[in-house]
Amino acid sequence: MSLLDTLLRQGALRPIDHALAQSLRRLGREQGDDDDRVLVAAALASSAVAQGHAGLDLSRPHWVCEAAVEWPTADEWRDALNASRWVSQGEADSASAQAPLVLEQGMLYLRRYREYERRLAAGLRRIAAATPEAGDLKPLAPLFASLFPGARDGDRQARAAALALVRALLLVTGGPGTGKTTTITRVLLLLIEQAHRAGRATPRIALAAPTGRAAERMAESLRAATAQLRRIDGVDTALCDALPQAGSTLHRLLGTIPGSPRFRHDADHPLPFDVIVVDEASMVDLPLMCKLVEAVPEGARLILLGDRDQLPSVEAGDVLAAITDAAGEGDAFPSNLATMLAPLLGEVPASDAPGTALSGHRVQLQRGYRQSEALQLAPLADAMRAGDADSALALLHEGVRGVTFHEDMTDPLSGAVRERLIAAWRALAAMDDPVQALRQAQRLRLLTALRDGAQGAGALNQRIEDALAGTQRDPYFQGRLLLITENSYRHGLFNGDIGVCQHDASGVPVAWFAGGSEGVRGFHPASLPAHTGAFAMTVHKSQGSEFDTVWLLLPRQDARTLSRELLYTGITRARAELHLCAGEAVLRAGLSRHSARLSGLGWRLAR
Ligand SMILES: Nc1ncnc2c1ncn2[C@@H]1O[C@H](COP(=O)(O)OP(=O)(O)OP(=O)(O)O)[C@@H](O)[C@H]1O
Repeated sequence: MSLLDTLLRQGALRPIDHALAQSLRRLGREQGDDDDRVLVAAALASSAVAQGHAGLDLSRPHWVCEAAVEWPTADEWRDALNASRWVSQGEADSASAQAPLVLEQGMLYLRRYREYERRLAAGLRRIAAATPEAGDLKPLAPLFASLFPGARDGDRQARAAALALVRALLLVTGGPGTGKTTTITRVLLLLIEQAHRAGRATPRIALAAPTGRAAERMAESLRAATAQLRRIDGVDTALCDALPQAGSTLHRLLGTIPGSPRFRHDADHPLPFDVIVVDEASMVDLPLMCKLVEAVPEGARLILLGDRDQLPSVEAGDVLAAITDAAGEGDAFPSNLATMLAPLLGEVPASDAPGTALSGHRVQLQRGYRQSEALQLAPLADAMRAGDADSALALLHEGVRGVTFHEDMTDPLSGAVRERLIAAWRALAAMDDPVQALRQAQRLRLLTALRDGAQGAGALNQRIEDALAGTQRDPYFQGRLLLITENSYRHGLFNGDIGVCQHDASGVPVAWFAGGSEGVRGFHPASLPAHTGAFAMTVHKSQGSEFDTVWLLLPRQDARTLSRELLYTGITRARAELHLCAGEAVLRAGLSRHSARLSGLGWRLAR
């Protein structure tokens, strides 16, 4: 039996991956171009994309498919692929437009994804190479010093801000609460002042994030940071008035075209902005980042904010990780840059070691500022991010303020904890004000590593809803939390948005979501885009959100989706209280695994 048929029989391929291979087999049979190895590689390249990789690494097929089969060696695979007309070699910048597959640097890509990668790398290089008109920085020094009093003492926020004045592409990375939004608010103020001093108009600024919730959180943080700025001596309040107050989703910014994967804004119709700031960049996948970068007009700035240690995007990606790797740690500036920024920063470490096109375009913020009396998460988050299971377990056993380790607890919905959780959710049913109910909804969330199975978000949600409203319940009972699972521009509702159901005076159910001029928007449940319950949700879906109390449940047994990035993302959703339900063995297994994604973006940017 052929390897392709064996994989199909073992259930290791999705029907769509198999269908791709079958159509290549059918089309190539007459010319003898139907080598089983080529067909299998094509199916795996398609499957790889569905798993978040940009393509198939010929030396690591097991990353994409765990079937117990003997894989061809990378050399055997390469020879077979080289002989097939379905495969073009990617050395030329734009590989032969006919072949559906591209082999490049040991990776086999579906053509479309290889093109996204190539175009994204080219777009980032284009923006990075542009030199914005910075003018003389000395006149900005007094305002800069008011905004960043620690600028001459190595403050990284100040370094990021200074870089933003002279760079068109800037990456500001850092964990939760390291001041990314605070810093960018100040950067925007400086850019406005810089433009005014040079006699230019106030720059047109766009704020965007991959999900509606993340865009809202970004705008909220920006408004809070603006309020702080107004209290700083030496800051002109007219400048603060010019700061943007609202954010949008990336899809809305780029302008979706119904029924098309394209956007209204692209390289030919660039975005009408001078500064584009994107938060939660780790959630942006390869196709979307490519389209965003191409829509950035000549001479505009692109500022990406994110935490590279969080889970990568669900779709093909790990784009932020590849870009930050190519940009390096950013601890030292090239010496010409260090000299240029000296009026603002004083002396900064300089190094002229050879770098990449993105060297000197990144600052990693390190100090956490979000003070919580109740929760001291940083050491645990650091250990998990580094995959250091011994330290993480030692901290959990010793006790960390605000963190409770429920060792070996596999079902928080049974026993003593059950009533505590249910009571908090029951409170939602007693609320008539949707604003208050949505606020209450942010207080507590049960997060899971898995979606399916007894410990998955789906089954737990069912049990919570049974407990709250009975098994014969009204599907939209008072106080039910809803999670939107697809983007709908018609509704202005996006994947990850959370709503709450309430019944109006005549008993008609209304699903309320944050947003709109009134602060909330009501929809009839029957008109909603795809949705599910939201008392329990996966860590993946919780990205970009935070809750006062998080219960994080790991599965009884190790699972492939468990990784240090998932654990780090899950625990850092907690603002005041974290409960971790896990066994030691599963925790260790999870922390030993990276949710790394295979991509060629790193080498494309490093060239
Ligand atoms: N240099 C600073 N000095 C004092 N407080 C700061 C400083 N920078 C940020 N903060 C405070 O830390 C908190 C978190 O800041 P901010 O929201 O900017 O962080 P962030 O990195 O954007 O967080 P998130 O993970 O939510 O994206 C805010 O309350 C802010 O006022």
